[in-house]
Amino acid sequence: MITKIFKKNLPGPAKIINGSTIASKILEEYKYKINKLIQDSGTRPGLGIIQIGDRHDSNIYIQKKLQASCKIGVDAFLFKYDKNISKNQVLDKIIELNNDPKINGIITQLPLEISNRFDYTDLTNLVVPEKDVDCLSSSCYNNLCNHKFLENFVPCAANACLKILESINCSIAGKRVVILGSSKLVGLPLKHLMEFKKADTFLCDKTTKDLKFLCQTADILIVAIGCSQFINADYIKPGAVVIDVGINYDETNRKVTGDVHFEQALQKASYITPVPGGVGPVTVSMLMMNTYKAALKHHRNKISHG
Ligand SMILES: Nc1nc(=O)c2c([nH]1)NC[C@@H]1CN(c3ccc(C(=O)N[C@@H](CCC(=O)O)C(=O)O)cc3)C=[N+]21
Repeated sequence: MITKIFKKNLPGPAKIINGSTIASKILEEYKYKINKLIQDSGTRPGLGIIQIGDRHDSNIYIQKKLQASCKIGVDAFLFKYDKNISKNQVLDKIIELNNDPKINGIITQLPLEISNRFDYTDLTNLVVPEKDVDCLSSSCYNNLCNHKFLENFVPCAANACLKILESINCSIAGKRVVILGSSKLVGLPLKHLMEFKKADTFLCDKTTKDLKFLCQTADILIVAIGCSQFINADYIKPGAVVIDVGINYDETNRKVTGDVHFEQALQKASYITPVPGGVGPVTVSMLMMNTYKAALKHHRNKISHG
């Protein structure tokens, strides 16, 4: 009897959100739009990717970005440097890409393998705002903090979380959103986006006091801390929407896991994103969207300036 009542209170099993399907649809949409832009302008959108070092995970993500670009008609160029490259050489490359009309978007794949030889923000800040498709420069980030979304791009991984919520018709206004991990790529921008959408937003990390209790209050729990299966059933409010942005590589059994213990969360949440096949592919599709938007803007400016 007791187990019956207990089971009644559990909403699980949760619906699994298929990020690959969401991403495929978005890529189809932009493939179509890019085709039209190519017909109108005679040029393809161009994306420059800067990589320093040879991290295994970065290699995989960059491969995904190159594949998506190829699939939808974006010309992507990878500039891969040895980890001992001088700062000035990379700065020069960014200046060159800033001035190259074939390049519409520039990203520096983080983390850079520069072991504190210099400050990576000197690189990300050099990217001109109209090509900053990752929104990593401080000027773009400041715009985001001031809710000036029209002036620049929305960071890809944070935008992917919004797209995923949209795909399940999850309203955000008035909801309690708890975001774990305050990185520049995900947590920080997402906090501002959620506040803009009138969510009751908490940004925290592993060191936050009463973290478990705070997570238990979340209608929407977004986890991006890079700590394999850190979030177990105890952290999840029954019926919550759980978005797992974490990707952790286990070198020994070569498996990829998220920051959420998937099987446990499945029994408690109403919706959950898997890893792999969740936020990752949608993030890549958002980069393609931003690159298209940059190219479209470039084309329109060219027309209006003769
Ligand atoms: N400047 C910058 N911009 C980024 O957008 C950026 C970055 N730095 N640094 C690292 C993160 C991570 N990231 C991912 C991209 C694709 C997948 C992806 O497609 N993952 C697949 C496959 C994973 C696998 O097979 O290992 C999946 O989750 O299904 C994941 C993660 C972009 N990032």
